[in-house]
Amino acid sequence: MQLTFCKYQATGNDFIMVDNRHDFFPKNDTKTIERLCHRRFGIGADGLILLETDNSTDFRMVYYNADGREGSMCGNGGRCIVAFAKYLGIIDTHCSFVAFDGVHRARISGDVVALQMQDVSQIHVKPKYLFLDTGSPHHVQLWEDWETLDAEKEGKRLRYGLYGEKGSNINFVNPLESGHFEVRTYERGVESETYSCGTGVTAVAIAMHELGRASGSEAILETKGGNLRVCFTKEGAVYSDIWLEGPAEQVFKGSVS
Ligand SMILES: N[C@@H](CCC[C@H](N)C(=O)O)C(=O)O
Repeated sequence: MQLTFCKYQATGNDFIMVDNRHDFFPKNDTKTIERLCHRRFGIGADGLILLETDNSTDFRMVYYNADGREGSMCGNGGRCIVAFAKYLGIIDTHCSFVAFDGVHRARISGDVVALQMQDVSQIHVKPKYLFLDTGSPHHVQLWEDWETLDAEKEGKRLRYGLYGEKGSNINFVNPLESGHFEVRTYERGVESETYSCGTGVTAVAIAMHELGRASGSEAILETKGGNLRVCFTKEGAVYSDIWLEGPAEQVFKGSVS
């Protein structure tokens, strides 16, 4: 059986996209998903995303990390699946879909996708870092010596040393000016630094606002793969109306026999 795949990237975070509306994909086959994501023996990607039918929204998103195991919410992947849904003719310019952490709204204009993220109300502020969940768990830490940062080494150390087997994504932040930051992310389940992480930059934007480094209601996050914009409303202790915006593009369409 031939399976048709598309490959999308969103600021360098790349995903294999599968139209699984007929439910043919081997969802429980961890080894197959891991191999498809392998950058030498497979197509290569940070994750694999299934687009499936849903009774109450335009579609369902099922996300798998590169390790082949089902993951939590993927912000950049969420932006890519909206572009994929548009390509398949399922949606036009606006949509809603259900994912690991609930229903998301999104809009697409050209290759720019804006994705509404879930509200955030629990932010753990520690002496050297913050921890919050934006659909996936994120450690956010300001890093002084930016030029010598080994994000892979430091990220792995914290991911396993502080968060154990369950893990967390690890984000390092270099403030450029108020509301403008450089971000590097070590991603759980990819077990490597990725070019960007959507739930990660969302966590950074909120964490920096909590620290008073982003005075307005939006932030620009510079990642290895490009710039992302996060805007939000804060009322009391709750961050709501959170939107993650940036490019998402199809880079390949093919089949694997
Ligand atoms: N790159 C994703 C994050 C995907 C989930 C993460 N790897 C995890 O397991 O928590 C994003 O753009 O949010």
